Amino acid sequence: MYSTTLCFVVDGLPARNVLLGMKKNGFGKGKYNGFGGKIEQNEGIKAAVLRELEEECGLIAAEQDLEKVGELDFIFPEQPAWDHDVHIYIVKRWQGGIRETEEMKPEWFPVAAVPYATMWQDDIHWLPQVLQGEKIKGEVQFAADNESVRAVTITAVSSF
Ligand SMILES: CNc1ncnc2c1ncn2[C@@H]1O[C@H](COP(=O)(O)OP(=O)(O)OP(=O)(O)O)[C@@H](O)[C@H]1O
Repeated sequence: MYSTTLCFVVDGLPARNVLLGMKKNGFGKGKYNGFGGKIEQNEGIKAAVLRELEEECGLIAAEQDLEKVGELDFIFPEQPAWDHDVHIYIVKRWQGGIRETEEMKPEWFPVAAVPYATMWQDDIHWLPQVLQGEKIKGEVQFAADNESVRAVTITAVSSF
C-alpha cells in the first residue's frame, strides 16, 4: 500500500469555488481531481502536498496554510498493486498564479457545479462534505472494473 496526497484549493470554507485539474497523463487521466501524487521516500506529507501543488498547477503555498481534512484508503481487490491511501488537504491562501502544466489543466468550479461525472467515482461520497468544511476518514473499495465503487464507509471526524 503506497501513500498519496490530494489538495483542494478553495476560496474559503465552506467553499464557494474550488480549483480542480484535468489530469492529462498517468493514473486518473481524463478525470478532474484535486492536486497531488505519491509521497516520496523520506518526504514529509505536507512537503509532498506543496511540491505536487506547485508541480501540477503552479501555486505556491506554505505548510502553515495547509489544513488536513481527510484520510481515505482506496482498495482495489482485483488490482491490489493499486491499493493506496490518501491524505487530503485544503488550502485557502497561496501565492503565484495558476498555470497549465504537463500533468494538469487547472480550472475553477463553483461548488454547485463540481463535475462529479468526470471525476473518480468515490469523490461524490466525500468531497461535498469536505467542501462544506467537514473532516472525514474512511475506506473505499472498488469493483472489478477498478472504477465503480463497491463499498464505501465514510465517517466524520472532529480533528486530525
Ligand atoms: C481511486 N480513487 C481516487 N479518488 C480520488 N483521488 C484519487 C483516487 N486515486 C488516486 N487519486 C489521487 O490522484 C492522484 C494520483 O497521483 P499519481 O499520478 O499516482 O501520482 P504522481 O503524480 O506522483 O504519479 P506519476 O508521476 O503519474 O507516477 C493523487 O493525488 C491521488 O491521491
